[in-house]
Amino acid sequence: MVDIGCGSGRFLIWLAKNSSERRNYLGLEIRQKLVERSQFWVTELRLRNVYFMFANATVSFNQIVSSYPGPLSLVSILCPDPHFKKRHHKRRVLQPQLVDSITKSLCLDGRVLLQSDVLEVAADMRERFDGYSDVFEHVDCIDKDLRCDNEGWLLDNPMGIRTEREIHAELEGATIYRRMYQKTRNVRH
Ligand SMILES: C[S@@+](CC[C@H](N)C(=O)[O-])C[C@H]1O[C@@H](n2cnc3c(N)ncnc32)[C@H](O)[C@@H]1O
Repeated sequence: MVDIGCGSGRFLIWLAKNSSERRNYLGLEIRQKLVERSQFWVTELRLRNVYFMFANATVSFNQIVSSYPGPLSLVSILCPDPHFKKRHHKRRVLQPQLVDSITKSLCLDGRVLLQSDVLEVAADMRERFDGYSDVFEHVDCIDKDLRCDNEGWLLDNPMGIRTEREIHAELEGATIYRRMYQKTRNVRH
């Protein structure tokens, strides 16, 4: 699984630590200091199934993921930087080329988890994946345990582990808007 903009690495380290599956975890982060700190924790905890990489995921995701020999089963983008001003929207991590790369790289039945504490940012990411309705279905159509509110946002955190930003936002009383998609059909070329 790949976590894009993994920040402190909390989420992936906990997932990797609790994992009983044979799954590898990769965190992509554009701030080198955060990557170094996350890797420090990985070494301290002697985790062998998680790795943090200094990268601009928007441009390098495809190249990084295509060099991995196993299937890509999950991609998460959790509380990305909002870049509120319209003229700064192009700085948001989830750009059309990244949506395209994720869509192509995921294995069949692979999932994408999106979340933000900023409704507008969550809605922007949602719109981008809703545009691939020939490839993805939202998980509430597939897994009846994953329920949504009336607006189609997941009611619970499907991973059971919170990110640092998520904890901070929830402590401030914010709502977290989440969507999770499953790739149910292959991309037509
Ligand atoms: C608001 S933080 C959220 C971090 C973490 N996902 C969380 O929820 O706690 C967004 C993170 O995305 C990183 N980021 C922004 N643009 C990126 C890019 N193009 N590639 C990789 N990481 C990026 C930032 O450096 C920052 O650490």
